[in-house]
Amino acid sequence: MLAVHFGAGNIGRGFIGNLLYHSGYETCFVDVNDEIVRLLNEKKEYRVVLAEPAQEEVTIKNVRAINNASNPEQVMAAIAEADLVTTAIGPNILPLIAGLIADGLRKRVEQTDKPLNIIACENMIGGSSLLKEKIFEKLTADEKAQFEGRFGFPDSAVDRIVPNQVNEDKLMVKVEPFYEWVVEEPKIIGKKPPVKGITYVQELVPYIERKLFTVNTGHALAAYFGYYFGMETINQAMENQKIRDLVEGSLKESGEFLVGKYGFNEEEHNKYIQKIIGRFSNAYIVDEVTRVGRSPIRKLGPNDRLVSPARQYVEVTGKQPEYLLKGIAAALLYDFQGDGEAVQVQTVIKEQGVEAAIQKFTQFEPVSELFQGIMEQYKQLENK
Ligand SMILES: NC(=O)c1ccc[n+]([C@@H]2O[C@H](COP(=O)([O-])OP(=O)(O)OC[C@H]3O[C@@H](n4cnc5c(N)ncnc54)[C@H](O)[C@@H]3O)[C@@H](O)[C@H]2O)c1
Ligand SMILES: O=P(O)(O)OC[C@@H](O)[C@@H](O)[C@H](O)[C@H](O)CO
Repeated sequence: MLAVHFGAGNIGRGFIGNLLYHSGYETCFVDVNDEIVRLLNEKKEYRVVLAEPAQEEVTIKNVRAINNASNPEQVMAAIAEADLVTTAIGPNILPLIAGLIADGLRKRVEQTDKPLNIIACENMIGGSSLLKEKIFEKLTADEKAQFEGRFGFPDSAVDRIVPNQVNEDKLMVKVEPFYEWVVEEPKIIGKKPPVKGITYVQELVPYIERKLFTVNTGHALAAYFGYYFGMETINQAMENQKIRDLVEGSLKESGEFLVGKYGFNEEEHNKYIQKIIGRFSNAYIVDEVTRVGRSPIRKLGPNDRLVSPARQYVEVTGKQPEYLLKGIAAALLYDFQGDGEAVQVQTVIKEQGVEAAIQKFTQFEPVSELFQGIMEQYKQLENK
């Protein structure tokens, strides 16, 4: 079985590639990082080390790689033969690879009528659906009709903390022991991909909202407040009681709406929160606040981990959130110069004012109580 995986980065090598290997797939990574592509082709294997006291290590074999910037034809040929296509490249990059995947699928229909599933493993609601939309924008009406029944785009939720890697061995990846990969079954076309470790579910939205609005909401508060208080890593941030309280406060709020909206068992959900807080505090992982806080414009978006739970908290409970708004305010203050989106947010604030930035990035209107609440929290943090 052949899997073509876009993005040979932290989650690609550390999580998806790992499960694919243990399920009997040959994995062909596709990436624009020439060094990683060259090393994967040279070594044909890499190590994954668990961030835990025993530091258990596994070797992932049966891998190769293609640079899609220099060899798009080879990527198309691989897609034409693949049994599964997956991505972990970042939500903002999905539209950029849609044309190449469309070309690969065109080549495939010339060769075979075998169905294929394409699963985006990104931190967002509806990642595979977005990829499908972007691919279908490139197709003719006839191609759309032909592709519709043959290629599946099930949405998915992936969870495993994989920090930026600073190992001498450039291919090695250190990962936390925990992992979860949930895929929506009804949108699979043909047989379910036999990946050991995927949990197939009938309805994905509760799972992705629970993951994104717990793991990633709490993570974002740890990152933005960690940065605000001058800390370098998530672990350091979690050792600070003030930040821990802020993270826990935000997760109580998002938990209240998640339990109310989906009927999750409250006790189970509290255990889920505590487990996640334990994962953030893993002393065997060095995870910089600037990785977890990366791309603040994406994270301040209306459907992402800060704004969506704040809005849904009001809808479900009728109350105003406090900690989620503090998180949004801290994200607006995130001014790390090494992050293009942080620089853009700061430019809008400087040139047009914070009100304009809130409206532009969160899409809350100035008349809303949530908008006013963010303003209040922002002023408090600004005048620390
Ligand atoms: N790291 C984690 O803890 C984690 C966990 C769950 C989900 N995710 C999600 O997985 C995705 C990837 O995150 P990551 O942490 O692995 O990032 P990463 O930066 O380590 O990896 C992304 C890879 O994509 C490659 N890439 C960028 N543009 C490309 C293009 N146009 N064509 C081909 N390859 C391209 C990069 O070279 C890089 O190797 C994101 O959506 C992230 O939210 C990450
Ligand atoms: O990948 P992002 O930028 O959406 O979010 C940063 C982290 O919160 C994220 O990568 C987590 O480590 C991951 O989602 C854990 O499953």
